[in-house]
Parts: sequence; C-alpha cells; structure tokens
Amino acid sequence: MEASPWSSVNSGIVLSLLAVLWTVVWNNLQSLQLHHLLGRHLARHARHLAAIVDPYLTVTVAEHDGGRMKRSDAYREVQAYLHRATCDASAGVRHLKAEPAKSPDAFLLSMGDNEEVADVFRGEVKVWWLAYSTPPREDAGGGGYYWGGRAARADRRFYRLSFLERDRDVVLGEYLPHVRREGRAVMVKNRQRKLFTNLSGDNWDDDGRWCDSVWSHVVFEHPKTFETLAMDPAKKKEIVDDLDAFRNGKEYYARVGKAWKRGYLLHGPPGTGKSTMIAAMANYLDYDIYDIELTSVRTNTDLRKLFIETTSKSIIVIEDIDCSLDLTGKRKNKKKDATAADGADGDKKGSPSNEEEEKEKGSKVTLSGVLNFIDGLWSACGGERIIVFTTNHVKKLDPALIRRGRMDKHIEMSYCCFEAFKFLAKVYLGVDAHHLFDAVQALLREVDMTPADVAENLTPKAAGDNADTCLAELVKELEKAKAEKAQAKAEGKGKAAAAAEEEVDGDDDDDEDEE
Ligand SMILES: Nc1ncnc2c1ncn2[C@@H]1O[C@H](COP(=O)(O)OP(=O)(O)OP(=O)(O)O)[C@@H](O)[C@H]1O
Ligand SMILES: [Mg+2]
Repeated sequence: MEASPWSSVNSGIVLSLLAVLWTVVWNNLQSLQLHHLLGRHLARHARHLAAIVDPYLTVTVAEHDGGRMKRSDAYREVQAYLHRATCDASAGVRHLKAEPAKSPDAFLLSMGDNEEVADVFRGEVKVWWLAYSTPPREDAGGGGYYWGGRAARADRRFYRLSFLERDRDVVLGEYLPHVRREGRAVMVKNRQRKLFTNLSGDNWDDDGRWCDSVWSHVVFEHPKTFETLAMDPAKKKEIVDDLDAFRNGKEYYARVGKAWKRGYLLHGPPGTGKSTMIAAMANYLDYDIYDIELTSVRTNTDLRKLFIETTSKSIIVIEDIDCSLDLTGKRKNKKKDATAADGADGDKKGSPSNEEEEKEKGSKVTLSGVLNFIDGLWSACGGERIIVFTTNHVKKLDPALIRRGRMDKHIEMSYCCFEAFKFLAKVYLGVDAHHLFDAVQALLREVDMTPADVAENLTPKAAGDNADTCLAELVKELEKAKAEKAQAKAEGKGKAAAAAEEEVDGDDDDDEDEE
C-alpha cells in the first residue's frame, strides 16, 4: 500500500514542531535556572536529550587508568581543581567527601558520587563535571590491576566532563591543560608531608578507602630542621647547598642524561643525628619520607614494587642498612654457588645447606636487588628522589653498594665537637658564651660524647635548672666519661699485659712439651 503524501508531510511537521518545542523548553530551563529546582538528575537527562539537537561530547577521567598501579595524577588534579567550585554554595553540591588538608583543622572537600558542578572557561565556554563510580570489575577477585587486588575490588571512580561540540578545540586544547595546572597548584598548597612505611601492607588510601597499597602512612610532623641540627657549620652548609643543587637540578640531570635522584650515605655512631638529619632534609626540601624496613620485604620484586609506588619529591630511607640484611654475604654466596654449579662434578657443593635454606624462608632480597633498586632501570621512574642509607658500621658494607654514583655523598655524623656543642647550648639554653665553655671544649677534645648525650645534659630537668646548672651537669658527665675512659684504658693495658704474660708462659709450656 502506498503511503499517503500527507503522512510524510505530517510527520515532518510534527518532528519540526517537537524540535522547536524542545529548544524553547531547554532555553527556558536554562534561563529560569529550573535545573536547580528540578534537581541535578533531571538536568542531566535534559542535557542528554538536548544533545539530539546540540550534541555534547564527554571526556572521562578514571581514578585508575587501565593497568596502572598508582592512582592517576589526572584524577587527583581534577579533584583538586574542582575543590573551589565544589565548596561554592551556588554550585549546589549536596554530598561532599572530606580528606585531611595541610592545616590540622582543614579539610580538602570534593564531590560525592553523582554530584555535578558547572564551570565556565574564559567567560564563554560552559562545561559540566560529574563524579560517579561503578561497581568493581567482575574479574577483580585476585591480583587485579592493583597489587593485592583489594583496591580492584573497590568501586571504580570517575569524573566525566561534558561540553558542547562547538567548544571541542578550546576544551581539549586549552581547558583541560588549564585544569591540570590549576589542580596541581591546589595540591601543592594543600600538600601534607607524609611518612610512609612498608611495615603494614594494608591501609586507608587518601580517599578514606581501604586498599592494598604496599605503603601505609602517617602525617610527617618532625620538628627538626637544619636550624636546630648541631654540626660543624661548614659541613652543614655544604649539605644544604648540595640539597639546593639537587632540587634545582632538573635541567642539569636531563642534560647529562642521569636520572633525577641522589644517594646519601649517613654513617656514624648511634646518637650522632643520622635520623635527625633525614628529618631536617625532608623539612628543608618539603619532601615525603618513605622509610623501608628491608627485613619485611620478601623478594627483589617486592622491593621494586615499593619503589614504583613512591612518588616524586620524596626521600627513600633504609636505616641501618648493615643490619637489615646480609647483603655482603648474599653476593659472595651467589658467586660461590654459581662457581660450584658451573663445576664439572656439579654435586653437593652447589646445593645450599640447611642453614641457608632456613635463611631463604625469610627475606630473599639480595644485594643485586638493592643495587637495582638504587640505580636499575626502574629507579629512573618518576624522578626527584633522594635515597638515604644510614649505618653505624660503614666498613661492613659492600663497596658496590656505596660507591659514588649510587651513594653520591657520604656524610660522616661524628661525636659532638665544640662547634656543635656551642650550637646546642644556644638552642637549648639560649647562651652564646659561659665561663664553663672552656672546660667543655677541653673535655670534648678528650672524650667522645654524642650530640644526643650532650643535648640530654643540656635539657633543664627541674624547675630551678638554668644554663649554670645544665652546663655544670654536662661538665660533670664529661669528667665522668673521661675517668671511665682512663680506667678502661688502664684495665685494657692490664689485660693485654696479662695476656702477653700468659702467652709467654704458654710458650714455655709448649717448649717443655716439645722437649
Ligand atoms: N646533631 C644533632 N643535633 C641536634 N640534636 C641531635 C643531634 N644528634 C642527635 N641529636 C638528638 O639525639 C637524639 C638521637 O639522635 P638520632 O636518632 O638522630 O641518632 P642516630 O644517629 O640516628 O642514632 P642511631 O644510629 O642509633 O639510629 C635525637 O632526639 C636528636 O634530637
Ligand atoms: Mg637513627
């Protein structure tokens, strides 16, 4: 049957009328700001319908983009960028999420799920940001795209940007880079320094969600700065200058083709300020600290994972590296095993002993794992990282571990010198000079006392304590230490003499036996 010519004319008219009607309704919706009254939900659907006559484009920013182990920087930057718009009452956001900000009393607020805010760029380009989440992927039972898998089992979160097709070039070419730049600036302003540890595998992430990050953290609030760190002023200046050169060295490192990282080895007796120096460095540079407990790292692969999850502008610390693992031994064993395995007989010589098998059950991190960690290919990821090792026994360490290029700067933290003492006296007691200073200077030449012990003696303990009493106490302690040293020396001499005498006697006996 042939269709009536009227029917096509009629349907054409009806469609045109509907389009006109819709345009009128939509314009009124916007001008009357009805979408506040009707609710965000309705407005969103209205916009989708409007796309029929004036199409919209969208850009989605995922919290974890495919295969990424870390949270996407872009997502965090968008979140930070939208902070102000989110808090603006006129935006009408009703459900907010809060996370700690830099100041102890403040929060960084962001949109809750299904909330939307509008933004205007250059006064003419209007865009809309929607926050939403989707349930976890079906296959997110185990490892997932994030280690351990628990993060993969959490809801997946996104921001969706909608804009008119006619604004495509401005939004993609200018607006989005603007959002990232501004977001980064907000993040820097609100940044709280953090102290990370690998001791616990589980923790709450920045958005208050439980996740399987290899790091857990607390806010880093150590009060020590270079202003309160006692050491030879020239040495201190050298370190501060070195840190400045590193921080400002992005172009230099790129020019010479080196990864933007620097290794420091802090060595010296207990209580000489190695850990304190790390805190002062972090405060000076405004970097996070990642404190690695190496004995809790099971394999070299886990060590690499730890490294990948560290962020730029951070200090990665391994304290007491000599005690952490038998790093020197491992390398030698490996060589020995390899030699044995290569040998023609290839029998029991190459197989590890029971004792070694026991050891293998614990941490399997090897020296080569640590060397790779410091300057392997992975270590170049991210940039702007300082790696610090501390040790009380520098001679115990494998030379490969601390050679220049890996540990670029070796800093010896020594017993308290007179300069450091004067510094502590100023900080703790507020005095630049005192009649007991000469006595302290003379005693410090003869006795080794750590800055930690000097500081302890200079700390007022009772209500009436002042510079006189504290300095007198310090002199007393130094004299006591001097006497003990003299006694130990005398006893040592006595023992050595006795041993020598015994040896002579023994020799006589041997002679007798021989006879
Ligand atoms: N150079 C210093 N200036 C100011 N205070 C210091 C200094 N050295 C140590 N102290 C004080 O002594 C205490 C112990 O210092 P710290 O923990 O840094 O020593 P360390 O060298 O790391 O010791 P260890 O080898 O046992 O880890 C700290 O509380 C710190 O305040
Ligand atoms: Mg320490």
